[in-house]
Amino acid sequence: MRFAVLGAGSWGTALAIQLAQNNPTILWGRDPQKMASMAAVGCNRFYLPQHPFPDYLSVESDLQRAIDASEAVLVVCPSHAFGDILNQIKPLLGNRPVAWASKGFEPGTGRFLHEVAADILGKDVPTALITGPSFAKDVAAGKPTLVAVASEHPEFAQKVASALHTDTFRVYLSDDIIGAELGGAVKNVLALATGIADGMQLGDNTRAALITRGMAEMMRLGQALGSRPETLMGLSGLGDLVLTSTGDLSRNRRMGLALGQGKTIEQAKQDIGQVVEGIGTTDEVLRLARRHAVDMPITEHVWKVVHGEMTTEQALSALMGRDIRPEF
Ligand SMILES: NC(=O)C1=CN([C@@H]2O[C@H](COP(=O)(O)OP(=O)(O)OC[C@H]3O[C@@H](n4cnc5c(N)ncnc54)[C@H](OP(=O)(O)O)[C@@H]3O)[C@@H](O)[C@H]2O)C=CC1
Ligand SMILES: O=C(CO)COP(=O)(O)O
Repeated sequence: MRFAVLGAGSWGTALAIQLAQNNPTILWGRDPQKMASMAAVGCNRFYLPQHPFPDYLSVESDLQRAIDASEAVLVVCPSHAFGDILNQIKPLLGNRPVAWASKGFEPGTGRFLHEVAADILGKDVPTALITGPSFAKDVAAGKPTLVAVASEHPEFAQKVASALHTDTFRVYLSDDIIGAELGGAVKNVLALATGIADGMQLGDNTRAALITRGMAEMMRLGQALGSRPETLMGLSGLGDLVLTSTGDLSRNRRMGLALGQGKTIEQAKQDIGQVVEGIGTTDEVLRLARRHAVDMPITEHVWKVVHGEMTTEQALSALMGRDIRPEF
């Protein structure tokens, strides 16, 4: 299946490089100058400079042309732009199916991206999402990676999986869309938490505690929202949580490290220079937790730090000062 990948940041580029190993692939980006420069030098020098484009990868800045030349669309923009992009492509799609690999929620509403997609595209368009522990740089470098494709449309899910599958990239299938999206979003908030702790040099015990109790928060919210526990224990949840809480390629972890070292969010954003989904996702996870009366103390304290209501030291002492209670 021939994909148009919409979003020429690090993840869109890495997925386009991956797809182009099996099929001709088009990488669309919104900035014509950047796309022309990528075409001229044969790599994405802005986001993944070390990884040359394979022969079957072409770049495009005209949305209509990118979609016309494809059989399916893969959206890989930051979650805050997801609704906008779907509105733009809706009249251009024809009967093409749509996948996405963005992680997060619609800002301001706490709606999952699959809810946004169903609302904008309608229920008849086959959709699927790609998630799991997958740093763009490692995928582009061909390091062995396993992801999950979640969909209610088994035929399309199988086609997405086959289009991506190579001897270094393996895809598992799932029909638990809520679990897959929830895991990929909540882990970004928890990567901020573990990053903050590591930035404060709190040590390995603290990091392990945050991952484990963070996982408990994710499972509680998942139960309230109707996801399956095994999805959250799988690649989409625990897998991605371990990756981003411990791997220094994670932008969310790096943001946390900076906050733990006393830098401001603005300073850290500038240093990182790429999307840090966890900052906005913290608002939406907390919104969902409150709506469903789910206790998420780590998330709540990350929110307080991000919004300047507590210092990192105050958040630590509030979390450590909670009453004795059963573990489960
Ligand atoms: N990087 C990774 O390893 C992974 C990322 N993801 C997820 O993928 C999504 C994209 O992240 P990633 O590629 O890493 O982000 P980057 O920061 O690397 O790139 C963001 C890209 O999105 C583009 N963009 C920003 N706003 C808009 C908009 N309004 N309309 C169209 N394009 C827009 C930017 O364009 P411009 O350059 O013109 O500003 C840029 O090409 C996120 O949800 C992230 O969580 C998931 C798994 C792995
Ligand atoms: O989602 C990711 C890897 O699976 C990327 O994580 P960051 O957005 O924290 O870099």
